[in-house]
Amino acid sequence: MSNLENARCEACHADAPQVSDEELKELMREIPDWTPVTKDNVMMLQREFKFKNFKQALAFTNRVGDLAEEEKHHPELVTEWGKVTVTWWTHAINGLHKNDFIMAAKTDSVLDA
Ligand SMILES: C[C@H](O)[C@H](O)[C@H]1CNC2=NC(N)=NC(=O)C2=N1
Repeated sequence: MSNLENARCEACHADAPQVSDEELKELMREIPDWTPVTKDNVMMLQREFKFKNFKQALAFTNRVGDLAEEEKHHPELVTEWGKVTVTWWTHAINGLHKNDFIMAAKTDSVLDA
């Protein structure tokens, strides 16, 4: 279990720090199944989760949605038959904050629950 999984998100403001290249390297070690992607110049964390059918994909989507509401940090969730693509970034800073890594680790933990 990663340390990130049990951490809590802090309220994010426009002047909150983006993770540095060094921090990014460290934090990625705790969430090895995630990929940093850049869309419209904004760095994000993305992972595809596979399921047997749409119902299971939708149930997972809802559990990640509940997590997001608990932590007040919200992902992009794309739900398809047998697949959910989860993308985390911090809107307030147009980039990656430690909160995104915390939420990625918590998303992974939904699979084990
Ligand atoms: C007030 C509220 O907590 C903020 O607007 C939150 C909501 N959820 C959020 N989610 C994400 N991913 N980034 C944000 O900057 C963000 N801001």
